Amino acid sequence: MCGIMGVVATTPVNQLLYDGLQVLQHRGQDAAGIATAEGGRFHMHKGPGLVRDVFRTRNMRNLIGNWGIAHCRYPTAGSAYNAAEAQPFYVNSPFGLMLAHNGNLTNAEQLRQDMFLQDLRHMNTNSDSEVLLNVLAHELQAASQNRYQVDPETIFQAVKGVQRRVRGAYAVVAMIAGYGLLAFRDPYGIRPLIIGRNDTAHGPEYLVASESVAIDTLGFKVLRDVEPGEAILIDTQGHFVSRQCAEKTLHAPCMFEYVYLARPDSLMDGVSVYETRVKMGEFLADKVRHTMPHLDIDAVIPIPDSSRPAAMELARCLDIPYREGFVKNRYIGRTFIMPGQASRRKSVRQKLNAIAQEFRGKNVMLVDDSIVRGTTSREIIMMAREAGAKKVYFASASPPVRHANVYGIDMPTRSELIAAFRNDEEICNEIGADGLIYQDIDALKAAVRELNPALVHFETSCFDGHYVTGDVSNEYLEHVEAARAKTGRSEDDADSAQLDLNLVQSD
Ligand SMILES: O=P(O)(O)OC[C@H]1O[C@H](OP(=O)(O)OP(=O)(O)O)[C@H](O)[C@@H]1O
Ligand SMILES: NC(=O)CC[C@H](N)C(=O)O
Ligand SMILES: [Mg+2]
Repeated sequence: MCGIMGVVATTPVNQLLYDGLQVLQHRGQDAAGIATAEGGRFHMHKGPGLVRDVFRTRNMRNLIGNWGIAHCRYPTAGSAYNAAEAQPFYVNSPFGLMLAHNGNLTNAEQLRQDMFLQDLRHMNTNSDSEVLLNVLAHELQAASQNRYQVDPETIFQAVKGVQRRVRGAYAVVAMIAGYGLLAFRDPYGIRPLIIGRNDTAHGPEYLVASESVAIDTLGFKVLRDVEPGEAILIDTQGHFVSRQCAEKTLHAPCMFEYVYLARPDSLMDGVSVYETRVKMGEFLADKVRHTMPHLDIDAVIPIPDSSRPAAMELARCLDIPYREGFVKNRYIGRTFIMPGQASRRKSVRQKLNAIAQEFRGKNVMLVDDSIVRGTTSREIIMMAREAGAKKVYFASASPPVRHANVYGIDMPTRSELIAAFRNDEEICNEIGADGLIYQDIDALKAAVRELNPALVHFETSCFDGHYVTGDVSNEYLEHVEAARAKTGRSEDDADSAQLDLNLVQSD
């Protein structure tokens, strides 16, 4: 996943985009970029690192104009530390286009070939987002039939072309020079995208972002989610138009957004992410009650940050004290979205430290939102024991993660996933717990659906192996695994790149 944002305002947007990126930082810690426009010129600055490290005052000064887009990256395609893959991406023709993408295309390789052989387009990175931009450029070129002025009809036509050709997950913000902001979402609405509006004395301003938290904090009002398959256009004068561009849609938002990716204070598909996590806690408590009735637990302890709402509710429903047993170092980022297993493992220890008094002589139930590679759970259980816990039970607010994710979460190889080839008992042994309990998939779906019954389908492939877009075969998954092994984006490479980056940053 990544964080994306686009804005058309009545005053300069550089600070607004920077502040918004800070709020979306949890969606991507690898690279960041901002592009703005004024008087037919684009201005851009992007690079590897956290938002606060990428932008200096001198960069901000150059980002002039009242409209722009921004991106923070958590890579899924291409390589982790290639600065060239930071977004937004730019092509000069037709009109001049900038694009930022959240998601992952499942037919990027085919498209890359088509682009080269049929459309004679060169791509300079391994990023699927660059492919997506070039498809958009090609379709816009075709729809505009060499007219030098672009209008909404032509743009919608181009997005329809993109929807026809591109497979996978994509939430997109793009700038079209001479027109304004374009935003669209894939026909399944896998990755989130929401619109906000701010009425000023000089007219309305619009903001499109991955999560509503950006809209709230920047003083806009949430208007609505961008519909799956829908494209919206806001010209530089603030005129808003929208159109359904997909032939067929099936709303199936990514379940992992509710479980872990999104901030709890965000609203997605009309549902509070926080409330879904509380519900997950309630349903997990039901399962604990039924499957482990004789458990003797002194305290329920969350693994900060994401599991807190679920752990709190689980404790309340089981009538067991909820205690904070780990303190989080607020200066360490999210470990799951860090590339490289060694840096993730080290970061867990740097990030979380046990409060010994909360563990000494006690039976504890640790709660996390998910167990993916098992890095966090393994380390945390060891820490609880080192702190003197008698028994350590582990509960996961989501089911075992057994399958690769191909829609924008970096879980492409099954060999990395602790649950891929193990049953619950083996996983329990592997993480060193005295007991392990997982949420059921139906309970997880119910946790979100109870809050919005209109949400019938979900993208839950990492839990159940069902890929909503219908084009993900076993051959494709094996191909992705093999490509990952071959491109050398190995865990070790990512680790050393992380070190290099840190050295550069601390210079
Ligand atoms: O099994 P693993 O591979 O370790 O992945 C799962 C863990 O990673 C995430 O935490 P993270 O530290 O990324 O973020 P958080 O502070 O938002 O919980 C998630 O909340 C789990 O704790
Ligand atoms: N996680 C994402 O959404 C990443 C977007 C894009 N696939 C990239 O690798 O940069
Ligand atoms: Mg966590």
